[in-house]
Amino acid sequence: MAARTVKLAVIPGDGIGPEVVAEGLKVLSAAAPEHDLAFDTTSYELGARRWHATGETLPDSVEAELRGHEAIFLGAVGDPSVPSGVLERGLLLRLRFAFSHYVNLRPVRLYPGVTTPLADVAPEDIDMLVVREGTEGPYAGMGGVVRKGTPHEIATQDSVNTRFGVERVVRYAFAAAQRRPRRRLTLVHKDNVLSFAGELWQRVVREVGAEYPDVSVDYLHVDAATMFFVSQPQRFDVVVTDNLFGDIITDLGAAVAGGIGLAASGNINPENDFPSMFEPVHGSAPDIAGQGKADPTATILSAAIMLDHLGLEGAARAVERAVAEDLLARAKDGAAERSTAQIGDAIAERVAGQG
Ligand SMILES: NC(=O)c1ccc[n+]([C@@H]2O[C@H](COP(=O)([O-])OP(=O)(O)OC[C@H]3O[C@@H](n4cnc5c(N)ncnc54)[C@H](O)[C@@H]3O)[C@@H](O)[C@H]2O)c1
Ligand SMILES: CC(C)[C@H](C(=O)O)[C@@H](O)C(=O)O
Ligand SMILES: [Mg+2]
Repeated sequence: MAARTVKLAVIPGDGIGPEVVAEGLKVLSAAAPEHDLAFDTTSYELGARRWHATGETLPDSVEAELRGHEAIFLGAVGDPSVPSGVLERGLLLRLRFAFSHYVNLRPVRLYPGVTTPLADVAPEDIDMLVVREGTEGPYAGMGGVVRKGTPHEIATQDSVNTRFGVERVVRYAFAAAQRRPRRRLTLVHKDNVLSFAGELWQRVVREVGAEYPDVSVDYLHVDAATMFFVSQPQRFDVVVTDNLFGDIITDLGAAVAGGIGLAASGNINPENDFPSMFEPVHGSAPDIAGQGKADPTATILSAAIMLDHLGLEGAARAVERAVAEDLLARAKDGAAERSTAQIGDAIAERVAGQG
C-alpha cells in the first residue's frame, strides 16, 4: 500500500478537456510509485453533454461530493453548442466561488528550449508568478439589463472589490514574493479610471506592504503592463491583480512564454477549507477538439502545481523536470509533430525513470 493516497476528483469537461486530462492522469500515475503515492480518482461527467441531457451544470449533490475530495483536476469547460457563459459561470466559476478559490495562481515561465515570439530573451528573463484574484471583480455576476431590446437598453456589469477579498489575495502575493529571490511585487490595475476599486487595491497593497519591508513594490496600469509583458518581461516577479485583468494578462503571458499549450494554473483555497482545483489556463479549444492535436503540457504542469499544493514537493519537482526535459527534447527534434497522447507518453516515461 502506498504511504499516501490522494482522493482526487476529475472533471474532464468539454472539447480537448478529456484529451489533456487523460495525459495529466497518465503522468500522475507514472510519478506515483517512485513517490510512494496513489491516486483514488472519481471522474465526474459535467459539461456540455450533461447539460444537453439533463439541463444541469452542477447539481448540488455533485458539489457536495466534490467537497469531500482533496483536490479537483479539471480539463476545460465550454462548448459552441451551449450558450456562452452557461457552463463557464454555472460550473467553473461556481466551483471557484463555492470553494473560495481566491488565489488563481498562474506561473509564467519560459522553459529552456521553448520558442518565444519575443526577441532577445533568455529563459531567466521570463519567470513570473501571476496571483490573480479568483472570486470577485467583474466576475461576481452583479449588474443587469434594463429596457431590454429597446434603443435605450442598459447593461451593467459591476466589479465587486471587498476589503476582505482584496486583502487576502494581496497578503498571499506578498508572502509568495518574499519566498522568491527577487522579492518584487507589481500591482496591476487601472486606478486612473477605475478609481474606487483601484484606490482600494492601492491602499491595501500599501498597508500590507508595510509588513513586508523586504519586498519591493511597483504599480503598473494594466494597459502599460501588457506592453511591458512583451517589451520587458524581466520587470516582473510576482504580479497581483484583479480577476479580469488577471484573466487577460495570463493569456498574454502564455503567448510570450511559448504558447497557451504550456500555461498551467491552480485555483487555490490556501486555508484548505475546500478542495483546490487545478486546470490549464486554456479553454476547450473546439477548433482542435477530437483530433489529438492539443498539447497536454499545460495540464501536466497544472498537476505539478497540484502536487505542490498537496505538500508532495518531490513528485511535483519530478513532473516539472520531466516536462523541462521533454521541452528541451522537442527543441532538439526540430519540433516534430506529436499527438496529445505521444507527448503524454514521453513525459510519463521520463517521470517514471526519475527518482
Ligand atoms: N478554464 C476553462 O475551462 C476555460 C478557459 C478558457 C476558455 N474556456 C472556454 O473554452 C471555449 C473556447 O474558448 P477560446 O477559443 O476563447 O479559448 P481556448 O483557450 O479554448 O482556445 C484559444 C486558441 O488556443 C488553442 N489552444 C488552446 N489550448 C490548446 C492546447 N492545449 N494545445 C494547442 N492549442 C491550444 C485553440 O486551439 C485556439 O486556437 C469557450 O467556451 C470558453 O468559454 C474555458
Ligand atoms: C472560461 C472563463 C470563465 C475563464 C475565466 O475567465 O476565468 C477562463 O478564461 C480562464 O482563464 O480560466
Ligand atoms: Mg482565460
